[in-house]
Amino acid sequence: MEQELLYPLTNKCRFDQKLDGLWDFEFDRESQGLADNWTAKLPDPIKMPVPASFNDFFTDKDSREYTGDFWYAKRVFVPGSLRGKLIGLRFGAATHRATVYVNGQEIRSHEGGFLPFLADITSAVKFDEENLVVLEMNNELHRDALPAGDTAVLKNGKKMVKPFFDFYNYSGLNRSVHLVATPENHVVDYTAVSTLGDDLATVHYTVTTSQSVGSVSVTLRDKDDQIVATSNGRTGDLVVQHPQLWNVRDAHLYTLTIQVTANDNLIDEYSDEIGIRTITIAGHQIEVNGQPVYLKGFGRHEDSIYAGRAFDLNVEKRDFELMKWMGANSFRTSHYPYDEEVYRFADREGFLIIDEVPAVGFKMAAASFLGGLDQSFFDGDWTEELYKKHLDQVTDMIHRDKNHPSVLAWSLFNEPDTSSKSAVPYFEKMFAATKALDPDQRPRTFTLNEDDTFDTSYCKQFPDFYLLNRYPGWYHKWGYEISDGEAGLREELDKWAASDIDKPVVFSEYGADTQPGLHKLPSVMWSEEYQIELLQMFNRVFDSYDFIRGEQPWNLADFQTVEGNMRVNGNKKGLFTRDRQPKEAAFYLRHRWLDIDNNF
Ligand SMILES: CCCN1C[C@@H](O)[C@H](O)[C@@H](C(=O)O)C1
Repeated sequence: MEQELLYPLTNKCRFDQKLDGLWDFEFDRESQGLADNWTAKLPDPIKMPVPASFNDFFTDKDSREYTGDFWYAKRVFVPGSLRGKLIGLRFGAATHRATVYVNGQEIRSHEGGFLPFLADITSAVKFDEENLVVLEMNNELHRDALPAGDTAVLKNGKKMVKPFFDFYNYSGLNRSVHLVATPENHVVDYTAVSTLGDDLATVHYTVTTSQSVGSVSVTLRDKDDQIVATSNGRTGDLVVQHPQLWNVRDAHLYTLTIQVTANDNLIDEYSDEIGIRTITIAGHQIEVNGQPVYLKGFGRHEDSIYAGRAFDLNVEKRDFELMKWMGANSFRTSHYPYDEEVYRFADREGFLIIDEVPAVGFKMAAASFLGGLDQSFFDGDWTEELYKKHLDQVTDMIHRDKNHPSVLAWSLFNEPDTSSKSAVPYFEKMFAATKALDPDQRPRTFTLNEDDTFDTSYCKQFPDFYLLNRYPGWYHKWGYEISDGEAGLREELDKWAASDIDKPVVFSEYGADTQPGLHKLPSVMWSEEYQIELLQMFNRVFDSYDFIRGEQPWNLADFQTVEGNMRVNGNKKGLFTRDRQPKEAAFYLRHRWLDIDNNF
């Protein structure tokens, strides 16, 4: 669990320099790098872009599919002007695990390929010199790690991942690395939680500093840089008269500035943009500022051509333009926390985010989908170690993202095996352990898979609202049989309707693989016509039940997966192609969504 996850910035007190660009890179096929002193020098490196997944740059399959240890290295100049400050390297994501060395000194390790971590290198750094930064990394999958999978050893001795999930195991330094410097006495963390009054709002804040000395003052400024509230102390209330509330697709942000002073000297300053809003679940309604919202959006992936799972500002900009064009207002960070810039986009654009940890593949049936076993996942002897990592990553996700107004809810699992009673103790522990992590107490949920229905799931008691992944028309009752698929879906939803459950239901996955340009009259599966017919079927169903409060088809765009006889160079369920051009269904769904008010 990380102590420091604040987003880096440069100001009078702080220094932040992105280390994007070409790093030295080398596969360590024999896992001998440490023994052979690679912490001092990579023997025969190539150049590798950062941020980027290494996989798709290569032209040979052994390199693209490489599984095991690999190393990065870069010489980093640290200016003498930073003397007296804490010097750190902040990694946006190192997938899936890394150990950091500076000038040959081991600094720290980190497990979890989708969340940031800070390496304090103060003790190892040389000022006004180049410093050798080296990372030893590994991208193997294991059942006791997130995301879940296996790593096989082929007869030729090469390793190969067997994901229990349907996205490619893109690996590397997928997000930016920052050289950062902060004062020894600095802001470590803050929280800001809003409550609304009659034409006023109260932002209750807390500030954590690395040292107890020094005074803290907090200022809130509006978009015109006018001070609207101030307060002193490491905890307090900022009372805002006539607040401009953050709303869905009508975002208003304020700048919160924290200053630490001692003897009238400014010691540290940290600023961030926050939104004043509340999130509540009221019966079967999801409410923002007490107003019902209807979620229109997507399951997504951080995925694009060339750099794999790397965060790419250009792709993110295009994706938001596409989602706004569609009339969308939300998305799920399927199936892992995304780069921090994504949440800042959503804060500015007024999108709601269901923030998901990579607790994906916790289901042997998913493995059997890719050749695994058929036992219940939570009966495995790996669950104790898995739980520790799972809780660690939920904790860091909430710690990192808790101050974003765009974050609506936390998804603690994607499609876990809840149709076995052995899941219940694990869920009881996880939901109890995470209840108090979010100062804003946002709803917590997880997605229910096809096999985890109203009748078969033993874990319906846990989520604050339900996310249903349902695939009639594709994985079963497909093609001309889709009418039976609709009937089966309605039968299940009739049971939800007849039950005493009064919580919102959001459809978080449904869709059809579609080859762009494939047309057939009448339709066949994989044709653009069929993708529309399938969406029309689901929309008929959604419009029949008032407790369905959101629709997020799978997926915004086509994305890369492992090879398989069910994948045509990746997953093609996108409403847009992988290079972000619309399929026919995008125009159909846009027409529907532009007619549905965000507060419907
Ligand atoms: C059947 C598993 C549910 N869902 C998970 C998602 O990650 C996959 O990409 C999607 C699909 O198979 O298209 C299905």
